[in-house]
Amino acid sequence: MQNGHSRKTNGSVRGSKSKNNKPRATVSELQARFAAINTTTTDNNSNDDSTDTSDGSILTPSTTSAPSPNAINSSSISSKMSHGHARKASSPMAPPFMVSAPGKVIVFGEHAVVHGKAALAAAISLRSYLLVTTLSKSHRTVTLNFRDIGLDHTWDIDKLPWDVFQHPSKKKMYYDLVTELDPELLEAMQPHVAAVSPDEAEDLRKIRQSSAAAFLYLFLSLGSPNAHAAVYTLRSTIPPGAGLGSSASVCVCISSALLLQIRTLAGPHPDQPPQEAEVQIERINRWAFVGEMCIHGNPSGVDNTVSAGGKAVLFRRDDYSKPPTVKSLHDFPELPLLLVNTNQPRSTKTEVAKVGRMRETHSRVTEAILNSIDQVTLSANEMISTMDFDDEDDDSNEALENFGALFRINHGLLVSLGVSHPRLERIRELVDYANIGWTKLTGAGGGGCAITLLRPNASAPTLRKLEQKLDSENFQRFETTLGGDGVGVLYPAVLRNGTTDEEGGEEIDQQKFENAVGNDGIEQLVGVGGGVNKTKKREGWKFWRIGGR
Ligand SMILES: Nc1ncnc2c1ncn2[C@@H]1O[C@H](COP(=O)(O)OP(=O)(O)OP(=O)(O)O)[C@@H](O)[C@H]1O
Ligand SMILES: C[C@@](O)(CCO)CC(=O)[O-]
Repeated sequence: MQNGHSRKTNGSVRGSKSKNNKPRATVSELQARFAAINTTTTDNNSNDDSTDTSDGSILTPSTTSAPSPNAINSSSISSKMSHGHARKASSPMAPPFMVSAPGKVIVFGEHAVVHGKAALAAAISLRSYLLVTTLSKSHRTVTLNFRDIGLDHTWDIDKLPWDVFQHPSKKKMYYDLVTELDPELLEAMQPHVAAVSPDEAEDLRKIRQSSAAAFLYLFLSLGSPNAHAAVYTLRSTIPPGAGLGSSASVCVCISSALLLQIRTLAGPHPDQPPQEAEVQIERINRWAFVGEMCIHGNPSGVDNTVSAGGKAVLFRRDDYSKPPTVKSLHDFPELPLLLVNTNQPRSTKTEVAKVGRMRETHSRVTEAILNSIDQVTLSANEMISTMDFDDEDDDSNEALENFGALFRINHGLLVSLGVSHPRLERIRELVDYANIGWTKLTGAGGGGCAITLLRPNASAPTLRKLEQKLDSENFQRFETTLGGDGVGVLYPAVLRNGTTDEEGGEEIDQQKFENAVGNDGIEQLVGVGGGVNKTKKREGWKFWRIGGR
């Protein structure tokens, strides 16, 4: 591990000083820089146009009517050039910026979705946050500082296998659809991945190395040898390896940060045409899927799709060489859900491989189970589009009973696939005894989380008793809301917190971000809205929104 680099940056935002004499960003100044992000880039068949900027800035000349500092710079450059005194104008260093992406719950269809069936999934309010700090030109390093998994590793940019990744037969464009990992690229990357935590116990080493591999594959595919030195600091409020799409949200963060750095994303901004926003989400999603392949082996892509686009979707991928079919579910109901973590670690890769093996040994039986799960998902989708879940009359209670039965059936089918766990069965047993709702595992199973759809008439004392029981048996309960925003950007990493333009805002530096305590600390510092009852949007964050929602 090379940790001797200085994490000091000259990319800090300028502005007024706060009471404690810390620099404060003047928001108009920063937003002028941000205007440049809101630029539609052209598919010019190169990823390199941006990575050789002299300053590490992700700014591009703005095509919006508002003049940006870069627009001014470029005109002054051309006037100097015309006088024969060509001298590169020094533009400001990219300020630290942050991206964030949500986790997800699969409401119906996990595992079956890997084999071409439908799945219904929704974003949750737990999220990952990635702070990108560009280092000055004198540095030639890229550092991953992924706090939750204790990953702190630095690579020398000039020693990475660019020659292999940049070879014309291998080079990928930022808009390409990559549906499988290239073994030669993996091989070239391998020694650099193996250098991550080589002396740790195998479990932890695997966790760190798979995240590092996801980052490196994307960094080498999207970047260039001229890439700017930077530190990528990640923190997440999603428990890792618990079925809540932690890996996908990390991959969406990495993909969006790198695509922003090479200036290939337009927006997000409030007036962005929905179709344009969709293209940006799709670009992020495609590369996040590549990252997921590095972590999972054989992902369906549902997790990264929900994490990138947010809200809720009906998803199917029957041909892996093509993009999946994704239908946004605009009217996804606010279901009363209880989300419980078994605290039983497991790996999605292992669970997916288990079902793959069963499909080989008991092909007809397994196919029948997967088809039944498909039918459950499609029935649920039909019910969602026709039912009024908010109507409290008896009919809708009956409808909810029918909907709840689909949870029970889906769980039973997953048990048959061999992906439950005694701890998951214990949650189901406790909920069934309390007669309080319908439970299924969510995500890959083998441990991880269960979701319970609560009966509307479940009494508060019964619910409290159940919660106590779960707590006493070391289960972890989560409060979350479904159907929130997908990937978002805070550029620069300054929160306004109600301050005026002149007062500037609160700059989120690496130290503050690292030191935030627990999920509450992270959400208070940078949260895009937080969990239940914290729906107020934080100023500064912007999201690409499908359908302009
Ligand atoms: N906070 C995090 N920081 C860095 N890497 C993470 C983080 N959370 C997850 N990962 C990466 O993702 C891997 C866990 O992915 P896995 O798919 O097994 O779980 P999951 O995504 O939480 O579950 P599911 O795919 O069932 O929703 C870890 O081994 C690690 O490589
Ligand atoms: C088990 C699985 O279906 C869901 C993991 O969240 C795997 C996948 O879709 O990639």
